[in-house]
Amino acid sequence: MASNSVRVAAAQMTSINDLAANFATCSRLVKEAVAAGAKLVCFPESFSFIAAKSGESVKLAEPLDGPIMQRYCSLARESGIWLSLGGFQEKGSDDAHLRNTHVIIDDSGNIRSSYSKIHLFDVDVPGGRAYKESSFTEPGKDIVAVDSPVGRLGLSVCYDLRFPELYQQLRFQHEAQVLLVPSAFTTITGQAHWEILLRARAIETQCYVIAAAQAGKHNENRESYGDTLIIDPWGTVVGRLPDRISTGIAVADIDFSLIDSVRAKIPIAKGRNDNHRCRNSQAAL
Ligand SMILES: O=C(O)CNC(=O)[C@H](CS)NC(=O)CCC(=O)C(=O)O
Repeated sequence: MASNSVRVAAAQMTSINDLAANFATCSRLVKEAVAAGAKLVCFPESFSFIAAKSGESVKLAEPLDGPIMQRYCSLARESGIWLSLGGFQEKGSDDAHLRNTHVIIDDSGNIRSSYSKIHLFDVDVPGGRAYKESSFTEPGKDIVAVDSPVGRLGLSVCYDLRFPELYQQLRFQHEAQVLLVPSAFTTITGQAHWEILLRARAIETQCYVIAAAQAGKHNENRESYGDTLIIDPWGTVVGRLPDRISTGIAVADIDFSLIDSVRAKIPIAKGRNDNHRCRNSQAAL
């Protein structure tokens, strides 16, 4: 490992409607990540629970200082590793709604930051079923980035991936170096779009992208496209867990000098400013 780099892990799992079983899986994967030398391990959307029946998630939603998140804070502290927990069912402002919240916990077990999913999955999947996440979920309003030992993290969740302006803001306004995209993509849309969208976000922001994925069959009606990816700022896939591996971790090194050199050689931050000048000078003519 180069001196200017630090190791991260991304977990793939098949969460079910059993909090204890999912916590046991997460604990096991955290141990693997620690053994591999990772400073941060990223878990997918709905790591702690995936409902089998409608209404189950809202009923079990808790505030971030509730017992479910407390257990994960203890896990981080006892293991001495940072956690990215993508897509926790956080209690909303009324009993009918939750927030789909991505939580960052440091290696002392403190919640450092949280981001609630802005773009909700109200989609009629071609050849699949229809989803209406907004029927039980309140959208977030704030864009969130936070410093960590593996660089400045830009937070997002799953369907946010299809809205590139969020990632542009994370890079150019919030100075993110590593974009996190915890997900539970559908099999149909995942096969068609997942890797392409993730690599595009990495290339156009010159950030690392870490996308932990749910994989396989959660229950009778629900299946996810597992293909956990870690992508470098040049767009190269540097870590992967293919769909057929239901549970495990992918590991890669975040190389800060690569971020700097890609950004220096292809200066798109400067290009954006030049563009503005160009438009302004035309307007002045
Ligand atoms: O409801 C839960 O338990 C957790 N939430 C999800 O799984 C969400 C909303 S239903 N799924 C997505 O955003 C899939 C996006 C996707 O597949 C795409 O953009 O193509």
